[in-house]
Amino acid sequence: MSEDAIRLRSVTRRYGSDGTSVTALDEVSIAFPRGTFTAVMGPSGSGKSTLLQCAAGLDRPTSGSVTVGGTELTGLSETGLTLLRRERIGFVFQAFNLLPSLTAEQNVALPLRLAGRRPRRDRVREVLRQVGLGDRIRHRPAEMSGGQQQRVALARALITRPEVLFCDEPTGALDSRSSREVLALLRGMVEREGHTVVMVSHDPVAASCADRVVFLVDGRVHGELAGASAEDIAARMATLEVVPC
Ligand SMILES: Nc1ncnc2c1ncn2[C@@H]1O[C@H](COP(=O)(O)OP(=O)(O)OP(=O)(O)O)[C@@H](O)[C@H]1O
Repeated sequence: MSEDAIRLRSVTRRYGSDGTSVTALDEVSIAFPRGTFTAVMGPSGSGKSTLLQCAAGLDRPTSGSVTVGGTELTGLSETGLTLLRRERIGFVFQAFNLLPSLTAEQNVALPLRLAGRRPRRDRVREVLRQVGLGDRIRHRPAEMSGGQQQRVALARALITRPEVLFCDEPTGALDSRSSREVLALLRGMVEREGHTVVMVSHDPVAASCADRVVFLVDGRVHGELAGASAEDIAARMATLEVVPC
């Protein structure tokens, strides 16, 4: 089995036609090794979300190659991509995207139901316990705080035992205490369970929970930091966000 959970080789993603074309990713090559936590940072419009979408099989690169655990995505049909996303990849977004009429337990079981699998109640409860919500299984989203809802979303992403968990601004809608709780859970999943996490964030404190931070500028990788403090990350970001006069 490949040591890299995800590998991008010379990935370019262009939007629009010739006259108005935007190059969101420009020949990006990067690997996300198994069992590691990577944060992706960069100025607004630098291509972070596009990178995440291409790596997760939500979007197709204009050219280049993306492999998930050795499976080449560019050759997959739409159905093949849908199955791969459903069975091998987990997603957590800034908006929790829970179904309001379902309980925590039902929301977490949903990906298995959509895949035609019968959810085992003890497994659903185990994952909810892992995110600290063992006592909230029958609560609906409106009866939970933002941090609790995001933890339900995390449990929902983990129920299929994905090879990689992609998080796009997972703490963007949370207060600092709830953010810390969600980040501690992500960190714990990497350390204790060997999960692979790739997280886009604007927040240097969130990024400092990762093993390494990859910086993007104008669709290209612009260096990385390993084991950096929030202060170091903020200082690097400040140099990238300087707008020429
Ligand atoms: N569907 C699209 N059509 C056209 N251009 C797009 C599309 N999606 C993204 N872009 C452009 O591609 C570039 C990269 O966008 P992307 O959303 O990946 O950046 P980002 O770093 O995630 O930005 P932000 O931090 O503001 O969310 C931007 O110039 C953006 O305007």
